[in-house]
Order: sequence, then structure tokens, then C-alpha cells
Amino acid sequence: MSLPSLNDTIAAIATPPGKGAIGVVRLSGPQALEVAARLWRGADPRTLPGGRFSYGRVVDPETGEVLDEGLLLVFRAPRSYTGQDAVEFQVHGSPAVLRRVLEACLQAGARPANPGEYTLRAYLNGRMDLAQAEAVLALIEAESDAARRQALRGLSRALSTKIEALAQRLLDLLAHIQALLDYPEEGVEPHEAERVIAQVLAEIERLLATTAAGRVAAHGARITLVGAPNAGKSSLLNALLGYDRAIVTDIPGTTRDYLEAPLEIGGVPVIAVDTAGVRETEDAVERAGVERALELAREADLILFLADRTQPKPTPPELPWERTLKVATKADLPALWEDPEYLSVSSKTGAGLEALRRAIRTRLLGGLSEGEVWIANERHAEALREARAHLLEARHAPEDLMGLSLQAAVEALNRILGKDVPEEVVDRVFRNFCVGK
Ligand SMILES: Nc1nc2c(c(=O)[nH]1)N(C=O)[C@@H](CNc1ccc(C(=O)N[C@@H](CCC(=O)O)C(=O)O)cc1)CN2
Ligand SMILES: Nc1nc2c(ncn2[C@@H]2O[C@H](COP(=O)(O)OP(=O)(O)OP(=O)(O)O)[C@@H](O)[C@H]2O)c(=O)[nH]1
Ligand SMILES: [Mg+2]
Repeated sequence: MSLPSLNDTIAAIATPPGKGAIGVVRLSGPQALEVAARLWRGADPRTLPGGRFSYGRVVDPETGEVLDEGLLLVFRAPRSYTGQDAVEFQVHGSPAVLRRVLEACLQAGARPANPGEYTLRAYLNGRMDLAQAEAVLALIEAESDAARRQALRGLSRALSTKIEALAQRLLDLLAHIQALLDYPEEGVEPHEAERVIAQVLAEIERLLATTAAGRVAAHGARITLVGAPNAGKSSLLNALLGYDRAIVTDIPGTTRDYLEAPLEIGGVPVIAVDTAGVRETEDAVERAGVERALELAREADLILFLADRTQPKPTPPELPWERTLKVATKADLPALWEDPEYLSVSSKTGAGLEALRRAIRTRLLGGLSEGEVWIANERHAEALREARAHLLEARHAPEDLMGLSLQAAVEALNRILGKDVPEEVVDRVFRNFCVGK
């Protein structure tokens, strides 16, 4: 495996497949302006300044046939996304047009770009670090506002800056230790090393503590509704969705199989799962449904345990309570019991639903505050865990060995930024990109 050359001029359709108002074909590489000149009838891209548009026509470089009219945009190295000379053809968003414009670029001397190759070039040219490149991918994949916000923070180097600062503190400590080894008469300060390591460890722990919430914000969560028959699970699912997805009747045991519905709660993408009411039963089908409900509860990121306030307070089934929110239903009717641990809601009037949404969001995202850096990427979490292990080693090592552990911790942190990473790691990151990005 080896990374592709930066010297080829690459071409790709940058807009998604299908019809759209506008479609973009782009070129990047040392020959981008020359290649563009062969298929452009308008202002000469070779003499246009960077950042300037030209209105004109794209032609087949061999026959001169007009393929479309559109705009051409010139970027001059290093002031472009990739850091190379680059050209965009902004044409009509028609698959037939885009295919021909791409073919014209290839005829004129470009080669087709590999998936992620534009962003790979940006990375290899030092326009962004590896964590930023991953943030570009996360941004394109973002399907919720929480995911978008988190990716944008990565793109603006919020994580990168933090990691750099941690690595720098360890490097300063390393230099200090080295100086003490070389000039022992200068006097040793053993507490200094301990203090710095403890502080960096605390920061790493804090970042690692955000991984569960970070993953939920980026990829969404599964929320399973469980409770006795007639507790109001299906009604609550419908109320959260805003339409009647599940069947609701006053007959206990209405829901037999489980049912999933996607929705967004407080900016977090969620799959809500309605299940069969949990009770002892002789009915084989119902029993299978009950078993499945408990299984789905165990797999869920969050469980809503529903209890009907108009009925005697139920004995709850065995549930992982640290992942469970207790909900008292039918708040519009007179209650037989009260319990401050339960959130009261009415699916009929909507009372309490907003508070429930907020509680769900808080539970899923933990105490994460808006401006904070979260870890949603498993590669980053892995590197942080490795850095932590080396720092724990360093803490109890004699000074001569401490240096080695600190060095290893710095290397683990740097890997997040893509410094000194093996090619297959880079390759694995960019393999997930689409063509044209
Ligand atoms: N038409 C178009 N829209 C796009 C992109 C693109 O490539 N083309 N992008 C691609 O993903 C994103 C924007 N990212 C970009 C990042 C840097 C530069 C760039 O040319 N930077 C230069 C010049 C900056 C300036 O003129 O101030 C630089 O940083 O030096 C362009 C796009 C989203 N929108
Ligand atoms: N007044 C009132 N009635 C409700 C409310 N929520 C549910 N109900 C009624 O309670 C009964 C049972 O509701 P469902 O949503 O089907 O209960 P379930 O928990 O899904 O029941 P199973 O599917 O049998 O396990 C229905 O008659 C609903 O109309 C509520 O907030 N207020
Ligand atoms: Mg039901």
C-alpha cells in the first residue's frame, strides 16, 4: 500500500449523484489550470487570478462540442482546499452534463480522483491535520445538529489545539527531566513531574469520559420504552413522534412485536423502540414479545420505564437503572401515587413532554456543555487510552525510564493529529470518504 502521487492532476464530480440546480466538477494538481484551459471557452484560467469566476462554456476538448454553459472558478496554490492549483466547473446539476464534463477533464489530461483524495491532498500538503480531515468526513456524514456542531468544532482545530497543548506539556517535562539527568547538581524537583503527569492524565480522563456522549451525538442513540401492558408506551411513542405510528387500544397486550421509529430529541438523532408490555403470561407469542422487550432494553443506550399513575404502583422488572429514566404516565388523570423520581407526562395533553425531552437529552449527552471538546472517533479514543497507559507507567518509573514512557505518551497523542502515523492508518481514514471529497 502506498499513498498516491501528489503530482497528478485529479478530477471528480464533487456534488452528489442525481439531479440538482448546480453541479460541480473539480480539478486539483500542478496541471489544473492547463487542463481546464483545454475545455473552457471563456476567460483563460491560466491568466485568471485566484478566487475569480469566469462565465463561459465547457467544451469537448477533442471535438469542440459545447457540453454546457457555466462558471469556472480558479484557485491558485497554496490558496485552495488542497493547497494546489485547483479549478471548479460549476455547471447545471444534471448527471448527463456532469458525466461529460468529467470525461472532458480526463481527455484533457486529468485522472479520476480516488475517494477522499482531495482531502488527502489537503492533509499531505499540511493544510489540515488528520483529526481535521476526520472532522470533514464527520461533517459530511452529520445527520443531526449535534453531530454537525461537533464536527465543525473538530474542523476548527478545537480538539487538535487541545491535543497539541497536552503533548507540549509532556515535551517540556521531558526536556526538564533531561536537563536534570545531565546536570544533577542543579537540584531535583520530583514533585514537578508528578504534578504535570497528574494534570495531563486528568485532562485525558476528562476527554475519554466524553466518548459515550460523543458517539451518541454523532451517531445517535437507541431509546427503548418498557413497562406493564397499558402503561402508555405506544401512546408516548406516538406523542414524541407527533403522529400515530403505533397502534393504541385500551386492551392490555396490544403491542406484541417491537417497533422502531427514528426521531430527533434535542438535536440528538434517536431510534425510539416501542415494546410489548411486560407481564407474566401463558400466551407463547406474547411471552416471546416480553422476552424481546427485556432484551431490547438491555441493548438500549437509554431506557424509559413507564408506570401508569392511575394504577397501583408496579414492581419494576430488573433493569439497568443507571441507564433508565422513570416516567409516570397519564398525568391528565387522577393519580393513585406520586414519586419524585418519576417524570409525569400526559401523551393525551402533551404535559411534561418537553421536560421529558430535556431529561432524555441530558441523560444521553451527560453533563457535556456546548463549547466542550467531545471524542466521537474510536481512533482518537484508542490513542488517548494508550497515552493514558504510558502516563500511568511514567508516574511510577525512575527518572531515566520515565522519559521513555513520556515519549511514548507524546507519540500516542501526536497520532491523533496524524504525526508519524503509518500509511495504513491514513489509508483507513480516507477509505471512508466519497469520491470528490
Ligand atoms: N465551491 C466550493 N464550496 C465549498 C468547498 C469547495 O471546495 N468548493 N469546500 C471544500 O471542502 C468547503 C469549503 N472549504 C474550503 C476551504 C478552503 C478553501 C480555500 O481556498 N482556502 C484558501 C483561500 C482562502 C481565502 O481566499 O481567504 C486558503 O486557505 O488559503 C476553499 C474551500 C465547502 N464549500
Ligand atoms: N388519559 C390518558 N390516557 C392514556 C394516556 N396514555 C395512554 N392512554 C390510554 O391508555 C391505554 C393504553 O395505551 P397504550 O399506549 O396502548 O399502552 P401500551 O403501554 O402501549 O400497552 P401495550 O401495548 O398493551 O403494552 C389506551 O387506552 C390509551 O388511550 C394518557 O396520557 N392519558
Ligand atoms: Mg403498546
